[in-house]
Amino acid sequence: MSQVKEEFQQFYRTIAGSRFSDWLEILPAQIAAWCLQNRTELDKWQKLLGKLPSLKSSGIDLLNQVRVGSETDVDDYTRKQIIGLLQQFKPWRKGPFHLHGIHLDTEWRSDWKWDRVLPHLSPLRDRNVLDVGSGSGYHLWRMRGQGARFVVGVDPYPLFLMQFLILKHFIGDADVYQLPLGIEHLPPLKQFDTVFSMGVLYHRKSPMDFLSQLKGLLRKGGELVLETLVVEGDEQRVLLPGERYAQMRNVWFIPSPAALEIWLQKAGFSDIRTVDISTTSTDEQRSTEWMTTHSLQDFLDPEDSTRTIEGYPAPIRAVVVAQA
Ligand SMILES: Nc1ncnc2c1ncn2[C@@H]1O[C@H](C[S@+](CC[C@H]([NH3+])C(=O)[O-])CC(=O)[O-])[C@@H](O)[C@H]1O
Repeated sequence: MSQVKEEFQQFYRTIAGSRFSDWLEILPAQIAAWCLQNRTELDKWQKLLGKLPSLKSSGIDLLNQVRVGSETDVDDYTRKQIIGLLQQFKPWRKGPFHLHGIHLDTEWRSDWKWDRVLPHLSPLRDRNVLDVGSGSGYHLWRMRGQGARFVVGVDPYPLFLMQFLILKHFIGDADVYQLPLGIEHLPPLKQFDTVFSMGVLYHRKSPMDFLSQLKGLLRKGGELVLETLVVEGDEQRVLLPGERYAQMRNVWFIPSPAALEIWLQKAGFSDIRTVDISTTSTDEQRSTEWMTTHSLQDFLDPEDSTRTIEGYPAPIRAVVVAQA
């Protein structure tokens, strides 16, 4: 069986007999359909994944960064071989990762986002945690680094699953998973202790449905950690941009923090706290050798960095914590 399918089988075995076992009623059929739909790409990637060397690492740090081993674990030839394989999985957007002395410098400093979020979380130790829209899975490893017991990410984009599996190959941690699903494919499990969703709300056409779906995944009293684009203004202000926002298609609603809090209230959350508001800088999101196309700097008005090139307010992001 292919490595990707084996990973899914392992997930099914892990949740069978656990509080997540109801998920098995629909998940295997969804995953099978996804594998069929992406068969050609999967076959290609599978071959590349199979070429990753199995290495002994001199240590893993998921607490302060995502780092596996060090430069001295591998010879030059093997390092070049790994770099060559990693390059075939570009663009690398969310990271950074340090793999046996290779600095995989991604478009985003996702570690900076984590540093903004972490001080406001209920301790993750021994929690069952879900990250909706997990991208390459960077934050999944940081959640595990905080002692979460069981960590699941969902992201519908196939390349990001491959990037996650590359990291999993090197880290070798069995209790961290990523599934190729969108939020819309998840049943209301009502079991997770903490649900994260960072950078996804504005991609959803119906933000209220999205918030209700997130709530349906949490156990009673569980914690939602929502990070999203916001605009300045009072509770009546919500921006619905035209075709593009900072060159991104598929951007729907960007609320003010006050409006977002009201949405969360209406979706049935309590103890709602906006714990951080930060302007995204061109140091946090930029082109690198691992993501060589345009990045934030190219999406801002060259004359006025407080505006996007479409004339909207430049990206500001808020972190909101709430209880189900
Ligand atoms: N329906 C959906 N369901 C789940 N995920 C989705 C869906 N649609 C898109 N995505 C995924 O949501 C992620 C949004 S990026 C944030 C990554 C990380 N969380 C971060 O905070 O750095 C933010 C951005 O690039 O705008 C992507 O990985 C999509 O594939």
